[in-house]
Formats: sequence, structure tokens, C-alpha cells
Amino acid sequence: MSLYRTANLVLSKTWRNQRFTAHNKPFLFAKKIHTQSPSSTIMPALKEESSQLHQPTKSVDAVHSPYYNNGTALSANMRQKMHLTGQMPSAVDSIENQAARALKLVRSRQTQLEKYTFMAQLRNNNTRLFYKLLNDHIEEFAPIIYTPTVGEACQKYSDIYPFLTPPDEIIVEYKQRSGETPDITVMTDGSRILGLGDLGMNGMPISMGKLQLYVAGAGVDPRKTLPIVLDFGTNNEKNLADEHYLGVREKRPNDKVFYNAVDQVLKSLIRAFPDLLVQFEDFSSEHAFGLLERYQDKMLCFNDDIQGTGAVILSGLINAFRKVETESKVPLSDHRIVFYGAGSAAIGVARQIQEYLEIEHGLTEEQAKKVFYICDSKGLVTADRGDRLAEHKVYYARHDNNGNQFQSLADIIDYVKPTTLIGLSSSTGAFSKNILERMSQLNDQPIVFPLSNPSTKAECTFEDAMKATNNKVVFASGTAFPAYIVPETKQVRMPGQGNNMYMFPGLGLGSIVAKPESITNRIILRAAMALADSLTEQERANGWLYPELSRIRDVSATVASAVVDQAVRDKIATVEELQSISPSEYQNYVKERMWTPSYK
Ligand SMILES: O=C([O-])CC(=O)C(=O)O
Ligand SMILES: [Mg+2]
Repeated sequence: MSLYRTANLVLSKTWRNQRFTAHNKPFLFAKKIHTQSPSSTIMPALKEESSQLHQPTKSVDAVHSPYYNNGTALSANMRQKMHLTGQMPSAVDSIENQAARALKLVRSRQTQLEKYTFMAQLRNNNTRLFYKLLNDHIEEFAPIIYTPTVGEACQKYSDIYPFLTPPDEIIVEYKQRSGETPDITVMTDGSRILGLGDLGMNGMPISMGKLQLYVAGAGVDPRKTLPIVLDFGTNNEKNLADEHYLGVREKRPNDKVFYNAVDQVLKSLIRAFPDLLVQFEDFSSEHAFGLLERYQDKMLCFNDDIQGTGAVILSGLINAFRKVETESKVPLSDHRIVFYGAGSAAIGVARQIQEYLEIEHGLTEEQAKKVFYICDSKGLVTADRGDRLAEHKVYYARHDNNGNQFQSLADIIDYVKPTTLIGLSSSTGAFSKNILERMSQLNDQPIVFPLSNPSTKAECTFEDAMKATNNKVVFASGTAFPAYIVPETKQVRMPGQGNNMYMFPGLGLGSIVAKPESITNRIILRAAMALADSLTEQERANGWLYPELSRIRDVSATVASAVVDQAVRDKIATVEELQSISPSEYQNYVKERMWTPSYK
């Protein structure tokens, strides 16, 4: 048994008798919520319980804790003290050597999912080595631990779970015993994982993958990250019927029960960890907006799918707009943007662009709002379409369609004549050759962002877009596509990757460092603009919209210091020390707080 295993928290609820239940060891935290009377705090019970447990000795830590375990790098002296001499190979290794060996091994795995499980086992075995590998080869491993492979891992989670080594002990005990309190949690209920729909408890790899990017991309200490899945059941019939499915086998509850349960979990968490940053992830659209509205001003939180996607896409679009203004003389005021898809991400992106146009370019609300044309599965969202619109779509419903309704994307494009087409529909291939050619006829440099994740859900590939637009497309996708070699010139063109991973690590790190009273829209806008401005001259000259992924830590430091700066300016930063630091020092201040993987 190890108390230091990386733990994931699954909070589940049995709705029939309206109480939290413990399913097995990892669910114990949920049981504790239940055993407390509503007014009592969760902490005393946890303290009592954890004080009865043995404190592991240092030498036991070094072998059994994945964080402290350094395997063959254990010094001769320590081996002797721990009576391990003769039980290990004689060489005393370095982390570099171990990483090189692990790299060879992981590369020998045939499929992406095999690589994913290798990395998961490595992380459960030797945390620092895992992050060394991830940090040094972020471009190679981000697509493994995160989109697109994480999507496949979620879909098959119940099958591969035994290989992921589930936690031996619950997270709160783990944190208490190690003296750590988490800085951040990524919390999902698995109800809309990427573009894959409701996966129930199998959404766990999303929370884990995002937190791993916090560590690799922004230097958050891995011991201070806490992945949480709220297992409220699932409406996914396939999971419900799957004998290997590990989650609660019930349909999801109604809104009232849902919000009450989330309220209760958040209350307990914040009571235990008052400074905790909560990232809401992959909740179904209605709940995503509902939770954000409920908590945005009350605690340190943000929704990655609404605000993280909003900020990262705004940032790419700022660079796209600059590019077409310089190269094709299209002024900012000429842009018309069609969103294909009307979920949390689409509305989040529209809101973020609108805020930018109003605050940075002085457009009125009415002028800015008119830039957007939202399409859902029934066609262009208009106020007089005759159906009842979901609440989050109402604001952007068009009133200027003179009673005309447009259903197909081709008709909508003919009507709107957009400069920019953004896909957030999870509808594979929706940007057909015809659609892309039409965009190309309408624009010298059409801006096309097929953003649905993972790549199997993307509205088009980079190759499709290049071919249909005579290589003129200004492009970003949600999951990276391979480079395209222009057949005639052999020029290698790189697609942009407009993925949240450029945004949430820096936004989260800045929020952890400054601890603002809340993460305001203003802070998020600042973060988006900082990301847009973070490109080097070379990256701009390459025509890129986003910086090179291998610079992610630098980029995150830039984003984080913009967050700190905005929080201090707006007088909502609660970390006193920041008052005595000059803004020009924020970047260093943030960098000094980044964790790096080493055995020192
Ligand atoms: O995880 C990603 O790649 C982006 C994201 O948040 C989503 O698609 O829900
Ligand atoms: Mg997401």
C-alpha cells in the first residue's frame, strides 16, 4: 500500500436514497461527506482518521511513493540504508539516462493507446521521470497524454483501467499525510468529453491529462494537482450496458439534484482547501453555463470549454485578423464569423471575441454582436425560427433575416458571405470540399478553424483545407494535424493548433500565484491578448497563429504574468507580496515558482 500514489478522486452519488456512497477505497472521500452532519466541517473527521495511520518513514517513501521514487537513480548510500543493495542493478543511473531508456521503450509501443498506458504506468511509478519525458518531448507526448489519444483512453477507460493502477488511498488523506494541499483541481462529470459525448466516469483521463499539462506546460507542482470526476451516472447506453464499465450505472439526475450535489462537493472542497482553483471541464453545455454563472464571482474558478477555448481562439483570431489585414487588406470591421456548432465552446468563443471588439476596438455592443452567425443542428439560429432556443443561444439569435431561414451550411455561407468559418460541431467532415471552395471564392485568405476534438471529429483536415483553397487558408484546428507539403513548391506548411493547452496552464498558474478574488472576464481577455502577442518574430514570419509548442513554459509564463498584472491593477489580487513587486518582475516571479522535474 502506498500513501503517495497519485490519486484521482471520484465522487459518486446514489440518487435513489439521496446520499453519497463509498464504492471502494477511492470513493472514501465521498463517504466522509455523507457521514458528516450538514453543518459540520469535513476536516476534523479527516484529521482524526489520518492521525490513526502510520506515518511512513522516509526510506519507505523513497521506494513506495511515485513522487519520491527515483528507481535506479537511488544513491549507493541510500540503497545501503534501505537494505536494497543487491536487490537492484549495480549502476546508479541519472534521470537523463532513465529518460532516454524510457523514450526508447515508449517509442517501441505500436499504438497510441499502448503509448498512453505506458505513460500512465510510468507516472504511477516515477512521477518526476514521467514529467522529465513529457517536458523534454512535449510535442511528441502532448498528443498521447492529451487530445487526440486521451479521447480514445476515455472511450476505453473501463477496459484499460486495471493498467492505470488506481489509487490505493483517497486523495485527502494523501494530501494530509504528505502535508500538501492541492492548488488546482480539474473537475468534470464526464457528460460531454471532447466531441465524444457523455462518457460518464470514463471521463477521468481528461481531468488527469489537463493537469499533466499544467505541470508540463506551466510548472505547477504535480503534488498540488487533484483530478476529480463527479460520477453522477451517465446517459450513455453503451456504458450502462458494458460489463466492464466502472461508474455508477444510473441515468443522470435532474437539474435540481445535479446543482445541489455540485454545491455540496464544492462547499466541502473549499472548506478543506480555501485557495483551491477549480477548473470546470467538459460538462454538458447547459450545466457548463449554469455552473459558471453560479460560481464565477464567488470563488476562484473558470470553465475551460467556455473561457479557455474562448481565450485561445480569440488569441489565434487576433493573429489571423492581423495577417489578413496586412496581406489581403481586409479591415477588422469587415469580418463576419460563422460558427458551425452552438455549444459551450462556440458561445464562449463568440463572447470572448465580442469583448475584445468592444473593449479594444471601441465597437458598441450591437455592432460587435452582429459579427456572429451561430448555426446549430437546425440551421442558422434566428429569433423567428419557431423553435424554443436553449438559453445560451438566445443572445446571438439573428433578427435581421427578414423571415428567411437557412438550414444547410452552404446556404448559410451564401447568405452571410463570411470571412471566417469556425467549427465546433463535432460533426466530422462538415467543411466539405464545396464549403471550403466557396470560402475560397469569397475571400483571398479564408479563415477556417475546424476546432472539434479529437481529430476524428474535426470538420475538415488541414490537407482538405489547403487543397480546396489553393493553399490560401488561414487555419487552426483543435487537435494538431500533420504538416502539409505543397506539391508544386515542396514548401512545408504547418497548421495552427488552437487548443486550450496554450491557455489554461498559464491562466491557472497566474491565478494560483495572484489568487484574485475571482477570475474576471477582464483577466481572461488580458490572458488571450498576451498569448496573441507571445509569438516570436520568426514564428510570425512563418505565418503562424500560435507559438511553437516546445516554448510552452515561456508562453505560459507570459500568460500568467499578464493574469497577475491584471489582477493587481484591478485590485483583486489577494497575495500581499505582489504589491511590492514591479510589474516588470512578474515574469521572473512566476518563473521562479515553476516546478521542474529533477531528483535534486
Ligand atoms: O481538451 C481539449 O482538447 C479541448 C477541450 O477542452 C475540449 O475539446 O473539450
Ligand atoms: Mg474540454
